[in-house]
Amino acid sequence: MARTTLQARDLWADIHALRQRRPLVHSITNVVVTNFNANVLLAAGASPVMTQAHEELEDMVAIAQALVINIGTLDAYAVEAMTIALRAANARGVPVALDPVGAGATAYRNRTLAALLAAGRPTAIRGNASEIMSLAGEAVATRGVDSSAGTEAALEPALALAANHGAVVCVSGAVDHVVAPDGRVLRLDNGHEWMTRITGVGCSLTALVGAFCAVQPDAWRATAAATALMGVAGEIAAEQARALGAGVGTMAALLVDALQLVDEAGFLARARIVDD
Ligand SMILES: Nc1ncnc2c1ncn2[C@@H]1O[C@H](COP(=O)(O)OP(=O)(O)OP(=O)(O)O)[C@@H](O)[C@H]1O
Ligand SMILES: Cc1ncsc1CCO
Ligand SMILES: [Mg+2]
Repeated sequence: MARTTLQARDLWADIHALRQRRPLVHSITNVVVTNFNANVLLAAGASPVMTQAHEELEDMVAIAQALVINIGTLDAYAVEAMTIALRAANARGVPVALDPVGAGATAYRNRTLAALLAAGRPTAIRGNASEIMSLAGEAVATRGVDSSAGTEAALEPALALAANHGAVVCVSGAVDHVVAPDGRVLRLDNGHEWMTRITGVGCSLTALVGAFCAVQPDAWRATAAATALMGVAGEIAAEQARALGAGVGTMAALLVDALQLVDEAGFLARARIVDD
């Protein structure tokens, strides 16, 4: 397994670049998380636009610096939109982040993911452990949209998935694993269990992966930066919510605050890259 050479200060440089460059991130995402994802992208420094109208997809991809495809709430129109946008992004060299929400839960999701991966190539795929294991062809039952497995169990399937599709794969969970097609692995030990009690934090992480791919050409490093930022912000938000005697509703707002306000010293003090 390749050793990591990434340091927290490299990831901070990418966070700084995102805030400076404000890339336009086009998302075709689910109806549950659309507003939250847009706020997360804005807070982190990106400029979000959400659309799936077939008539404007080619034009929107042409002006975007990244595309995010999230299969959380599917229907035939949305699937066609994802396919058109994925092909357009690949043709233009626009990076694509894919969120395989609920992979393994239903045959329709599995079919749709197989068709998307046949139609084009995502730059990065981010899912929870059971979604990534399912996408890699493991027999695993995803319970709705929540994971039924730990991230360590998904490491080998993630490496195979990354190699097969030439995409970076991020498996999120208690310890996040970011793997590259060439076998590089980065483990990030940030975050808080309460992040799983707010809908769309994983989807928002995928949106951030897209945003970071717009400013950092090494998709593995970009995905690591997104993952570290979300983990650090989640930790800050959980601590602040608990200090207020509040719960996960308040934490959702504090998470958006932390994505906006975390500074270099705060990030470097918290980011935990775990070496093999
Ligand atoms: N047990 C945990 N402890 C700490 N952080 C966690 C834990 N579980 C998840 N996280 C963090 O929560 C974020 C979302 O990851 P998760 O795996 O829950 O996504 P998901 O299941 O796809 O979520 P959703 O589908 O609701 O968007 C990541 O930043 C991850 O690091
Ligand atoms: C709850 C839920 N259902 C479909 S998508 C989604 C958002 C989290 O993945
Ligand atoms: Mg998810």
